[in-house]
Amino acid sequence: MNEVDSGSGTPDAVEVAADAVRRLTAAILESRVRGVATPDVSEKISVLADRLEAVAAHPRECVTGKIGTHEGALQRSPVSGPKNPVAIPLRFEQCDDGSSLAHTEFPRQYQGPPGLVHGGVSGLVLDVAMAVANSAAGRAGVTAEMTLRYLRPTPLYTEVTVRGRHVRVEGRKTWSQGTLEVDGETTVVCDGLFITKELAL
Ligand SMILES: CCCCC/C=C\C/C=C\C/C=C\C/C=C\CCCC(=O)SCCNC(=O)CCNC(=O)[C@H](O)C(C)(C)COP(=O)(O)OP(=O)(O)OC[C@H]1O[C@@H](n2cnc3c(N)ncnc32)[C@H](O)[C@@H]1OP(=O)(O)O
Repeated sequence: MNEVDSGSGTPDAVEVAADAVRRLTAAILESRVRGVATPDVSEKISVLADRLEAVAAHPRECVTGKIGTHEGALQRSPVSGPKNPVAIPLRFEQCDDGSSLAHTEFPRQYQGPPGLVHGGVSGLVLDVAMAVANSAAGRAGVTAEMTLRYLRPTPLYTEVTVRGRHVRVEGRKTWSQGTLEVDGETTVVCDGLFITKELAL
């Protein structure tokens, strides 16, 4: 089993900052924080945001700028990216049979119904799990369709196993499947259709 390269091992300053922002995001959502989120704390956070924003590229430049490599894409991905504060982040492994595997706990910021993972977030995660498996099979492409079946609720702050595997191919089409599991029971199944396409990274 090989770890998919989504990080540098030792976190760099950006990864440390991204992790701090993640913790801040989860904490801000906690109702007990309201008492300490005084104007002083809020002001300090805003000052930091202003400082970084002043030197950051304009958003339009970011989205048209090249990522460079698949590893770069994984490091900035909203699912697996240690450099992306929005990411959980998931660390995928590639199993000997070509499937992708990750273990995680979803924190508060991914909540849908009270105490449960938002269904759209499950879809996001499974899209990437399937993409990682497709990529390992030399079938990188874009998602054309996803069908999600929510069989059981997926709780927050509980170990979730994420799997992706490619099922069959036909020309440019790749059919794949992803699952979330909790305590050995499948909570979400996703069937995806991907179309092979060269991605301009
Ligand atoms: C974070 C970024 C990562 C980037 C990846 C980097 C690295 C990879 C490494 C590791 C992997 C790890 C992470 C990857 C992470 C995330 C993956 C992100 C996945 C996405 O988030 S991706 C965004 C959402 N996705 C789109 O933004 C697609 C928009 N769309 C299009 O770009 C076109 O629409 C396209 C290309 C789909 C087709 O266009 P086209 O012109 O190339 O081809 P055409 O239309 O001829 O279709 C050819 C044959 O597919 C059939 N077909 C087409 N669409 C169909 C559908 N919906 N249902 C059923 N069949 C369909 C036709 O019916 C025909 O079939 P037939 O040959 O039998 O006639």
